[in-house]
Amino acid sequence: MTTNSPVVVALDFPDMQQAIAMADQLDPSLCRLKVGKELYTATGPVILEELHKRNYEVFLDLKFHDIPNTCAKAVGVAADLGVWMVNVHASGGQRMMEAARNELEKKSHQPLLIGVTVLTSMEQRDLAGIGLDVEPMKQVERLAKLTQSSGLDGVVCSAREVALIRDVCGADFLTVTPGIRPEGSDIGDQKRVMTPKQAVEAGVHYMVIGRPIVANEAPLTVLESIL
Ligand SMILES: O=C(O)c1cc(=O)[nH]c(=O)n1[C@@H]1O[C@H](COP(=O)(O)O)[C@@H](O)[C@H]1O
Repeated sequence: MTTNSPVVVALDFPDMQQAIAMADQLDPSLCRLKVGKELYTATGPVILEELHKRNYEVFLDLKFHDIPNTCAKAVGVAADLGVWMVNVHASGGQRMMEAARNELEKKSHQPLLIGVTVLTSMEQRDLAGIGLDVEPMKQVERLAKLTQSSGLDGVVCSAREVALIRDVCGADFLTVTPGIRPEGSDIGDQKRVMTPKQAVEAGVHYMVIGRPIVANEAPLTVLESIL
């Protein structure tokens, strides 16, 4: 099922049973689902089959970051699994991203290919810790340009950087933003956050939201109130 909802719910669970229980409480006409490292490591590709059977479009968030050949082949396998979106770390560089793009060109089903810029859990001092003496905004801009020139469809960034990316890369270049926190909800390990309303006003294409929805006793109600 294709939905025009901007919300992608992060199914961050340690096993199939909990993930499916959550999917069954949500609605594929109101959101897409994201399968990340925790769940995929626990279940392997069978979780994708189960979610596709339930009519969900799935963002496979494994953030590939490797030598060009390895990264490209992994992205190719993700395409064969029928996912809607897949991502790589933009800091893997242009040759890695171009190899991934080229691999997808060979596929009959081509997921959206997205580059992760600077994780929303990072702030300036975290970048300094890995030797990058630069503000997050500047690093996101640099990696967004590199991602676009490598032929990818868009970037993962925080909603705070979306206005800038629209200026620099154009409004059609997709922005996928985690670090979304409804007013009053716990920020947890995220650093560069915005509310859903601020994110929409900034022009975000897709908002990734995990704990504020999946850790709530009434996930569908929270999703509906966000929408
Ligand atoms: O690629 C991602 O989805 C991602 C990138 C990023 O920079 N920050 C980030 O939080 N994420 C993912 O987005 C989700 C956010 O979940 P919550 O913080 O629970 O809303 C998690 O599954 C993260 O793995």
